[in-house]
Amino acid sequence: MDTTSQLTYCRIEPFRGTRSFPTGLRHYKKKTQLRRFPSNRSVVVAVATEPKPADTGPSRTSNKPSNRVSLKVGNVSQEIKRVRAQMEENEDLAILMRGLRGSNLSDVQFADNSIRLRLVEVDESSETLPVVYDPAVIAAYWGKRPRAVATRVIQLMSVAGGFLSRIASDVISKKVKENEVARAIELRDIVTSLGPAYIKLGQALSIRPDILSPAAMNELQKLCDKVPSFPDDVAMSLIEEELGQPWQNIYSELTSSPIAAASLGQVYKGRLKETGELVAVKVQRPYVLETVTVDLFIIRNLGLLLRKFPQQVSIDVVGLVDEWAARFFEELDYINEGENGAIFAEMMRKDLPQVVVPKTFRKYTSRKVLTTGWLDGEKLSQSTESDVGELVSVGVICYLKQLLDTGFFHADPHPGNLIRTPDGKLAILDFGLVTKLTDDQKYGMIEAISHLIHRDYGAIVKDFVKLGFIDEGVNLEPILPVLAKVFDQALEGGGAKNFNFQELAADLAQITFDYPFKIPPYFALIIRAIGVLEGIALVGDPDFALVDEAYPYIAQRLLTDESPRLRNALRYTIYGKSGVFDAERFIDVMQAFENFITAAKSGGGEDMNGNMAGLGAIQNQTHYVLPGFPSTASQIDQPIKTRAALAFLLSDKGDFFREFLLDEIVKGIDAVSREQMVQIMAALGIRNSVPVFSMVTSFGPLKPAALLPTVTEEDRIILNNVQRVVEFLTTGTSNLRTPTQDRNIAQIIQELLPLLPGISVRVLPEVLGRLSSRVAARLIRDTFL
Ligand SMILES: Nc1ncnc2c1ncn2[C@@H]1O[C@H](COP(=O)(O)OP(=O)(O)OP(=O)(O)O)[C@@H](O)[C@H]1O
Repeated sequence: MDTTSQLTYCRIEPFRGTRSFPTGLRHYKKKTQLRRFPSNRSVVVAVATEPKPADTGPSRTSNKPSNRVSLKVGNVSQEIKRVRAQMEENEDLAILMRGLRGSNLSDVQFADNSIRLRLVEVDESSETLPVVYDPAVIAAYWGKRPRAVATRVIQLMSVAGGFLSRIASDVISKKVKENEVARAIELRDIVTSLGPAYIKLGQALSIRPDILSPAAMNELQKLCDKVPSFPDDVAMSLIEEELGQPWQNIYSELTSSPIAAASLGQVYKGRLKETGELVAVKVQRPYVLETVTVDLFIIRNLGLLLRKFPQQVSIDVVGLVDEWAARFFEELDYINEGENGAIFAEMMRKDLPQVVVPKTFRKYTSRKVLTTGWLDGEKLSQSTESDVGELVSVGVICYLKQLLDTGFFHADPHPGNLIRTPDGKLAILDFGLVTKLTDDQKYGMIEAISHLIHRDYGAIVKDFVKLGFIDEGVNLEPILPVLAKVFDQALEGGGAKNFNFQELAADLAQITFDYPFKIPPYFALIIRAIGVLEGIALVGDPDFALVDEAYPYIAQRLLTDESPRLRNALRYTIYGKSGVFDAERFIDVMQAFENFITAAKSGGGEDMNGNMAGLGAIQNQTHYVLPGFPSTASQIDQPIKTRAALAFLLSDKGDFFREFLLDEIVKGIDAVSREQMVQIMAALGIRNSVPVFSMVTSFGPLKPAALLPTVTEEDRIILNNVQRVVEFLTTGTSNLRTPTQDRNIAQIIQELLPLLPGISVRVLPEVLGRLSSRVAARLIRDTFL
């Protein structure tokens, strides 16, 4: 039989021993691959052929001796020449041969020094695998290939069998927790040996505090994603196949070997022929999709089986697999990754110019090849430059912005993806995984923070339902006291803005084991992102408190977002459940906002007490540009000496917040006028004297003892509030808990009004109106009723 004429497709597959080639793996067209298993003795080079005629029945691996060629490793080139001579017209075989000639051949140290080549046939009736995760299609695909599945199951069992039996014995002896770390270390080794897909799965598990303990997570986070590279020839062929022309037509230079090999792809450094720009060219490992779907199929079926034992196994494996796989499929699409990077760059460009993202060259990007601008730099975690702390702050703001503002979240924030560029910027790489947060999630988180500030745990539990931590319909009563305890602990020692996020996250994760409470995947990513940044920062600064960085940004969000939900959250932050103005909160928010502006400055913050022109200059220097913030002196009513907090109140953006203060000032002036009236009357010795209120005599007989408007406790609180806020705004006094007693309130307010032209214009008529009506009303009530 002349097999040569039948050859159309080819591929190289690892093979254990000398068993037959898995049937399911011979349907990949126009692909080549050379991989190895650690314990392999040989590989099979499988060359797919045209489909067999229909009457020959379902295709089977052809084991006919005539279809096999043995190659001696020591004599490969000669053997290849011979096979090539036989099949020189076959383009795919040429690709195969390039793969064979690559460096991998010497990597494959087979004890018997032999490679077997076998010709197999293509079953054209088989469906192709989906490009978007679809468990049903995958099940249908692999359901038709039971032998391939069985082969993989046997392999998985042989690698993982011991591990699973130890887990089972842990479950039986109730030592799951005790042995968790040891098992995690084992799992890490197994996962590494099983290849890229499992490494990714392990990475995904490593950020799930609701599934693993912190110690186990820690072990899995050490998962090395540096897997061996695949042959450069295969990569070059893939570039050609994906981009439709030889790489030499696109890149004037390309490194001969990859500069980085990661779990899913390997990266070459090159130069674009068209523009001369330096680029990074990421080429995907061949057959990742094919390899991983068989595993997904197996694990998912196992999960379906486990669902039948809910008492014994509480983890929803199917749910986890589906959630992870959907994202994994996204990550395999480099077009998507390139687009994500471009969107992210655009979002940061406006507000955070210190964050840089490699430019995507769409023209030279496909599902499996990604061309982006080359970024020089060193890992932020390894940098010894003095600005690392500052860049961590930029990173914190950047991630908070994603979380609470853009909702477009870089979901792979491991240390390798955060780079310090030589010009002191923070570069973020790898946008294969992006989580999109809904407005409900973004606003829900800010609302939860404002509830947290007031320790309103009843509201927080409801927030958790909205945020997906607790399912709708769950009885909240048993969870409430547990959450209250966790938050009380977290808030100990200095209030909401000092709580330790990581500890809180760990405590929340603990609750998941005992209550119907879960950590939603997006929140697991947030914990991970924050953990990475905190880890980097703590190396340089052991006193680093992440929340100190976060609170100013949150204050800024609260103050500047005009959506009704955030407006309500801001109102709640200042007034709480009781509806009483809380001067301390007001000052806290303003102070945090001022810290935000200061921290956002790329230089020092010395000019914060400077004039408005200085403030404009500050805005120009900052790496965070506040939308709507006055940026030049001319945009502000008058050039006055002021502070950032006050400047914000004067800006358009400060309108809403200004109203809170205005309200309090009105009440304050009202109280002052009455206090002054009391003082004046006391000084005149005319207390209880009729002439003072002669204008109301016509209302009837007087009750002299009740004539004077009393300064109530509430008035005193209002006066104190106004005094403290005004002090803060005008002097920046930080010792806010001890308001100055020796200053005359009226004097302070008089000083304040010219500083707030917007307020004075608006407030005076209102104040006057309210004063007269209130005083009159009280007089009438107290005197005549
Ligand atoms: N634009 C670039 N400029 C410079 N180096 C780059 C660039 N893109 C990627 N690299 C290098 O290649 C490495 C791997 O890239 P990347 O993280 O995108 O790959 P990956 O396959 O998605 O990896 P992971 O396993 O982390 O998901 C990076 O850590 C970095 O060292």
